[in-house]
Amino acid sequence: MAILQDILYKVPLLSVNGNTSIPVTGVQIDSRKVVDGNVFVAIPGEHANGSQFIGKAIAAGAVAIVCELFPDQMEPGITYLQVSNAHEAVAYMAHQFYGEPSKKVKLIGVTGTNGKTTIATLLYKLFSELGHTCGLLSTVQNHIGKEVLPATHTTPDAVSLNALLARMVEEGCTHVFMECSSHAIHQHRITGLHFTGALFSNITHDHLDYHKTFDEYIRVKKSFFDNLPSDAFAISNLDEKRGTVMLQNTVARKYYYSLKNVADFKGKILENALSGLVMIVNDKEVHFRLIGEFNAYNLMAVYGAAICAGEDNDEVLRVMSMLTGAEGRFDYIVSNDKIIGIIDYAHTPDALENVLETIKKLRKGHEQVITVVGCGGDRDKTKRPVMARVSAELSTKLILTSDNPRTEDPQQILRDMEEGLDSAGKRKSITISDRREAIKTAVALANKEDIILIAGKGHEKYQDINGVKHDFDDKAVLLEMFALLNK
Ligand SMILES: CC(=O)N[C@H]1[C@@H](OP(=O)(O)OP(=O)(O)OC[C@H]2O[C@@H](n3ccc(=O)[nH]c3=O)[C@H](O)[C@@H]2O)O[C@H](CO)[C@@H](O)[C@@H]1O[C@H](C)C(=O)N[C@@H](C)C(=O)N[C@H](CCC(=O)O)C(=O)O
Ligand SMILES: Nc1ncnc2c1ncn2[C@@H]1O[C@H](COP(=O)(O)OP(=O)(O)OP(=O)(O)O)[C@@H](O)[C@H]1O
Ligand SMILES: N[C@H](CCC[C@H](N)C(=O)O)C(=O)O
Ligand SMILES: [Mg+2]
Repeated sequence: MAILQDILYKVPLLSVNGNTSIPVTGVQIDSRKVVDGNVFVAIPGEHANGSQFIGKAIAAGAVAIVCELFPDQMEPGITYLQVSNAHEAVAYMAHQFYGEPSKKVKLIGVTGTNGKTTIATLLYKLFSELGHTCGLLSTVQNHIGKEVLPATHTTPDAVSLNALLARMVEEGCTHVFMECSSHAIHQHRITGLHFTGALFSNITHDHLDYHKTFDEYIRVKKSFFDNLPSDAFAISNLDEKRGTVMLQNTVARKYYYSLKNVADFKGKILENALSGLVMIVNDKEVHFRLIGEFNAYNLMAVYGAAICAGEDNDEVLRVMSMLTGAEGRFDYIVSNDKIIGIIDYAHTPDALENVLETIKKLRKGHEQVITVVGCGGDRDKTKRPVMARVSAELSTKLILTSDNPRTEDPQQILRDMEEGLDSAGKRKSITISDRREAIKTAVALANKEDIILIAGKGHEKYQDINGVKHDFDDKAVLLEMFALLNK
């Protein structure tokens, strides 16, 4: 329970119609969730405008309405507030309603095209091992201390996000690690939160369906750093083309990590094998269980954040050396016939290139690399041909298959991918839209010590076809196919 005008603190109001001294029992952006005494914020969305549901919200018990345009007819006894940006308004209101939870923990946000889940999860595991009670908000799942909750988004909407942060505070969390997706930054899901630290991994091709241009995508990611407070730290990747631009206008303390240049957090790879990475980190030799150069970058980001958050250098490296990555990220299994199967969430051209380059370095001789990959429907179409081209270039054999077609025709997605193949690429590839059959075929084509990469869905336990989530787990299917080999 809170008083409406108290949670409006920070919200620029264009006009007010009604009483703002009333008690409110909650903030909602979805009319279907409204209960007695709530304030309903009408958000202009991609498919609908929340304003269409004001009547429904009032019928369900809303006592106040926040909107960008007043409706033609206003109900007596209801308070109407006009704002210029409803996304921003709900973020500030939710943060106040839940008692400014971000100010009661050390909140560290991670942004970038690839690596967010890996970095945030490693931070959660590291700080938990170091003895802190921690929260995690990630694509794979959310954690409140040891409790695990399912995640629906990489970064939840502002109301769910602040409610989760408040629960973390209640449960005694002192540190919270969260992924900040570009959608979330753009839609103000994280507006108003007080960040102790912010990390940047990299920016490459993705989400151009939403952001339209790469420059706009960069601008959105950069705005996360631009809005940090001066008492926060901001850590970026010096080896990444946009690494310094990201921090150009931030007032936070700036730090960089690098594997190639002189930097605050300097790493060097000595060995990169299936057994893990051996690295020099700020003059100390450390063995890590994660694989690949891209993970060396993720580890440096984690190390930098731990040091900036005040943890002890030697303890941090000791614990980090024992950590495993996030579920479905370079997760490998070996069959009895010594075929290596790798499940990975690579769903961008850059991620595929990194994973396949890593695999190339792990090959001892002329083992085949058989890649199974698809692209999601209702998402950036321009990455499809590029993902197919990169996969063909770096694999011996390529099987194009379905990912989550969502509302699109799977055959059309596959045709979009095939567009990216030149004649050499076409010769080494086949298209099998049924993902299970595709994995079965990859196993049938593999010989001893060959490597199979199943990319794009990582931890996901479903396949979204026409809005219906069918059970599907890449790792389970691969294990099943491996088991059949022994019969
Ligand atoms: C493109 C996008 O980000 N869409 C998000 C957006 O939906 P939308 O704009 O389509 O909303 P809408 O359906 O038009 O509805 C507008 C408003 O009316 C409300 N409404 C709607 C129906 C009703 O009966 N009553 C009602 O009040 C809705 O709650 C909403 O507030 O707002 C919704 C509520 O917060 C989100 O659930 C939804 O995420 C959709 C499901 C989604 O797929 N988002 C993806 C693209 C996304 O956000 N991904 C990033 C990760 C990307 C990455 O890291 O790779 C993420 O952070 O998860
Ligand atoms: N630092 C990195 N640079 C490039 N590729 C990476 C990096 N870290 C991980 N990857 C690749 O990207 C995939 C996704 O990694 P991860 O889930 O950590 O990223 P994410 O940013 O959380 O993705 P999403 O935007 O879907 O939430 C991994 O499976 C791996 O293939
Ligand atoms: N968070 C990413 C995940 C994509 C994973 C892939 N399996 C797909 O469905 O496209 C996105 O929303 O673009
Ligand atoms: Mg993620």
